[in-house]
Amino acid sequence: MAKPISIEVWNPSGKYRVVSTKSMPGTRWIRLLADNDCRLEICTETKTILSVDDILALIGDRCDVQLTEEWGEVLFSALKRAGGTAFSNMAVGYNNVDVEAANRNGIAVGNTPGVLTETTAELAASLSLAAARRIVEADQFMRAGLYDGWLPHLFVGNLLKGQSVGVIGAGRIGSAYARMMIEGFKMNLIYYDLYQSTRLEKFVTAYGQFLKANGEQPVTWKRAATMEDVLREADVISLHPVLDKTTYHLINPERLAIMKKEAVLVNASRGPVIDEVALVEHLKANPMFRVGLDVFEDEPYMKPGLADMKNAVVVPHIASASKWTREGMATLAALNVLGKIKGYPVWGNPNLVEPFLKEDATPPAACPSIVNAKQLGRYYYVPPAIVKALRTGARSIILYLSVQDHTPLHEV
Ligand SMILES: NC(=O)C1=CN([C@@H]2O[C@H](COP(=O)(O)OP(=O)(O)OC[C@H]3O[C@@H](n4cnc5c(N)ncnc54)[C@H](O)[C@@H]3O)[C@@H](O)[C@H]2O)C=CC1
Ligand SMILES: O=C(O)C(=O)CO
Repeated sequence: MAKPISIEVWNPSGKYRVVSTKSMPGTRWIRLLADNDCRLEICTETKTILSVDDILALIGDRCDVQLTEEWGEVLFSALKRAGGTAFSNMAVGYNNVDVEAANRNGIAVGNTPGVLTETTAELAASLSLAAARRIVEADQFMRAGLYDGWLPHLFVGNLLKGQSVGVIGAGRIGSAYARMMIEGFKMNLIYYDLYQSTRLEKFVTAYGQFLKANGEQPVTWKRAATMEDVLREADVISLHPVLDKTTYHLINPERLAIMKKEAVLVNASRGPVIDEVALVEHLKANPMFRVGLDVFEDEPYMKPGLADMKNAVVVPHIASASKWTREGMATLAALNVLGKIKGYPVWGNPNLVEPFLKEDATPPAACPSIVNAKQLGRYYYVPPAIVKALRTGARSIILYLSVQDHTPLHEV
């Protein structure tokens, strides 16, 4: 039997036992669970990453639902044995979750899209600027008392205006990042994604027309046929794909070799998207090549040598770390599991989650985002106004919801 884990308990007499492996920001998520007959147990262990045994001890022999951490067959089957039916990641990415194992055990898997997009894109933009303009190096130089007057060559970096920004993975975050770099710095876009991002293309076209009408050089966009085209052409490249078999070590020695010698590479997706050993070698050989990294291949560790590289800006996976986003993530994770306990349907559009976030309002009776809803045969929540419109034959509303926002077709 695993050793006991220290916990803090809310609403001890609650009917449903909900376990959170981490303390999450804000208090609304706690209130929402406690006010809905849940006994909430929050792990208060000081270690950052819990082991499988720690989590098994937390689940115990009766647990209705679980929030966050690395999950596979051992944990999902233990949760099922304890009577659990739902798990929610406090994250939009769920590469840490074996969804097949969850399906086998009939456990709903929640995630928290819709609140991270801008916050994560802003951090990617910050890393782009910090790397391009050598801000961390210059800050360290200043604090070390080395500054003794303005010099023409001191920390010369890259101008972004008019250069090209490359985005690999132009989904929610990649597109938001692209817009920031295009609108903010008037960069031209080249992107690679498995799917066309017409919304992003339309945005760049319209912004280009606006600039032209104002006598400025218009910005342009290009959808690249291959990832290599982006790597060869772009001055700043930001990686925003999901992590899966197709994107593991997407940046490898061969691909690093075709990038410009003075390019800036940013990664705020997942560490293993870059072969980090190869990256360290590339940084050593190309001092003008710079990177901004929020995520690492062996998180929380860095590959040997990376910490010594002056041409690398490194931060500890803080891309989603704004108060609004983190509190929103906690709320959505809690509502995913609460919705499953209550037998609610799944929200029709996981990208439009504002109704769940209104501080003083009762949230909709739905799970905000369950990634394996279809596999588990869950049905979708469709707002009453849309149901009414569908009944009167308005097919275009189905198309709007399913195509525009890449959500599954709604079952009404
Ligand atoms: N550093 C951090 O704190 C955060 C990291 N993330 C990471 O960012 C990822 C992306 O998040 P979203 O933009 O919300 O997801 P998304 O699903 O909207 O976008 C991902 C995009 O990657 C594309 N893609 C998939 N495979 C590809 C491939 N082989 N080549 C090129 N493109 C490919 C998809 O078509 C999609 O457009 C998450 O899965 C997560 O891992 C997300 C939030 C915060
Ligand atoms: O949401 C995610 O995927 C994260 O990485 C959280 O920061």
